[in-house]
Amino acid sequence: MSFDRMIEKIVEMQNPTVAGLDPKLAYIPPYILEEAVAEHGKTLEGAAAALVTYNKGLIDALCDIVPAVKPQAAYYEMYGWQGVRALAETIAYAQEKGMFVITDGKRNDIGATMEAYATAHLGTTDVLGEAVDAFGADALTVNGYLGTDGIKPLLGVCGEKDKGIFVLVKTSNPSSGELQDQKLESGKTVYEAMGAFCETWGEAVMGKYGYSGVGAVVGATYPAQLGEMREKAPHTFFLVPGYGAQGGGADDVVPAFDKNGLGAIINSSRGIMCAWQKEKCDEHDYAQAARREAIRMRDAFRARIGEIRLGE
Ligand SMILES: O=C(O)c1cc(=O)[nH]c(=O)n1[C@@H]1O[C@H](COP(=O)(O)O)[C@@H](O)[C@H]1O
Repeated sequence: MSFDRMIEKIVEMQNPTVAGLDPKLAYIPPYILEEAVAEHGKTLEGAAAALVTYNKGLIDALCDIVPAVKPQAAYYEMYGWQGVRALAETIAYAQEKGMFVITDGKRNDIGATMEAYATAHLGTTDVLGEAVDAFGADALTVNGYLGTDGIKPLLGVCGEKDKGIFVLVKTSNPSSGELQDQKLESGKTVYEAMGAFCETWGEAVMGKYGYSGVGAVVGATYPAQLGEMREKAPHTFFLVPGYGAQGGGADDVVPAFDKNGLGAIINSSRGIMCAWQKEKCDEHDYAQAARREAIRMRDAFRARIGEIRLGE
């Protein structure tokens, strides 16, 4: 009913991080691209094949030290249905390797349509009486700005199928404050109000470690707001993007954690995926370069938050 499975993995690995899988062809080693083009040509099929090979290499290199991956749907949709199939294959492969999978779709819509999104990404699709998992991720990022009836269908699926959602609260991008920092009549900021909704929505899917299945996205680029929301939304687990490529550092994310070192999972996408380019290492070593960066990231948090323990 919550993020309990993800929390247990974080504690087991003593690593509160998630590797973003946002693959662009420019990040993929040439030898993988050449193989894919030799087989499929310069087609969407070829691009999708390269994505899958690249992702599987990363997952193999990370699965024993990083608890979760976060594929961002846009990087797959860009390659049409072939890319979307690559997303489904990536999710299945990561889960096979024991990783918790957060699909980053930032979905939102009215209730009935949100129900379809919930079914697609987290639930089970009914095909004329046959129950089939479509994407079957463990969690989904969503936008809560359509209000409670846009979130309710997700809560049902989260409860029934032990899944979670991360609601956009204070995003990492430079202009997030244009709307999210505005003050409402209540005196709260918009992001604060959204955080309060997360606490309320989460009551229906509370887990055993003090966190519900309704998490919040709060950017590493806003450390003060991370600390503020950690206090104001004590049952809401944070997905924290913006570390690394967007400028967030290890010190910036410390306020996101609770006294047990729980409460947040920090994402790095380009920082991990493109480590081989930054290191200028042999292209065949790309996955080990990602592992090295993931270890650096893990150790930076370990040095700051100490042992991560199960709360409550
Ligand atoms: O929901 C997200 O994951 C997200 C929210 C946000 O506020 N900022 C943000 O960067 N993200 C995603 O987190 C990832 C960040 O990627 P890197 O900047 O390469 O680490 C991308 O997949 C973004 O779409």
